[in-house]
Amino acid sequence: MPPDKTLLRRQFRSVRRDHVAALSPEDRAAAKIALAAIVAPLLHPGAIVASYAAHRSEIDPSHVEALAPHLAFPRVTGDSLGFYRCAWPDLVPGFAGIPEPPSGLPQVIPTIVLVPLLAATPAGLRLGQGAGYYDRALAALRAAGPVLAIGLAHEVQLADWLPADSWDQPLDFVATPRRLVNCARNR
Ligand SMILES: Nc1nc2c(c(=O)[nH]1)N(C=O)[C@@H](CNc1ccc(C(=O)N[C@@H](CCC(=O)O)C(=O)O)cc1)CN2
Ligand SMILES: Nc1ncnc2c1ncn2[C@@H]1O[C@H](COP(=O)(O)OP(=O)(O)OP(=O)(O)O)[C@@H](O)[C@H]1O
Repeated sequence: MPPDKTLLRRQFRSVRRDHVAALSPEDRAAAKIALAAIVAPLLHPGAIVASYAAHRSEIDPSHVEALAPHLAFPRVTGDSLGFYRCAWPDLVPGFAGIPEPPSGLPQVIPTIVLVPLLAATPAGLRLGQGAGYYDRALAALRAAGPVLAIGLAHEVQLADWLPADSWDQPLDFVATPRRLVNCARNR
């Protein structure tokens, strides 16, 4: 039987944690800068870019944010994820302790979503935290208009295979500090 998502989450959490723990502070800084250089060609002047506050050993998108003309962050409300125009100093601790926009800020519809993940395949299948927040958010955004979903990952989070569920929303690109994978080309 193929491994289920719960087992894979456990494995990729541990692989990601060990990978990051083995990086020197210089390697970590270089990875953030390299990631921004890889993502830069996908950012266009009018883009509203949804980023995230890196949780545990997720790759840090802060250097990508510096290139974004308009920035938004996710906020959990019940079962859904909304995106709000907000800057780092204004984020407050939210769901699972992750910094998020405070209530009362303008909700925006991002045209580019930087997506945190545990693992992703070159075809854009993604394994997340398992609560379905990004799957539901991307489904709603795609129903409303064009949006580019870019999964951000350490190289060790690229998986050859992941189980697919009917509700999984594919990533358009997966970016690591070393490569940009155009997922549509691998489907
Ligand atoms: N940085 C970041 N922000 C994000 C997400 C994310 O994955 N990463 N989300 C994506 O949905 C939303 C928050 N959803 C989350 C859902 C579950 C857990 C969670 O259960 N975390 C536990 C691990 C539990 C376990 O070990 O099974 C933890 O980190 O302790 C965290 C965030 C919105 N913001
Ligand atoms: N569009 C949707 N509508 C309703 N429920 C959904 C939708 N997308 C996902 N879900 C629900 O979310 C739950 C978690 O899905 P899954 O295990 O694929 O999460 P994940 O993609 O790893 O996590 P996440 O998206 O939070 O990072 C599933 O039980 C599924 O029923």
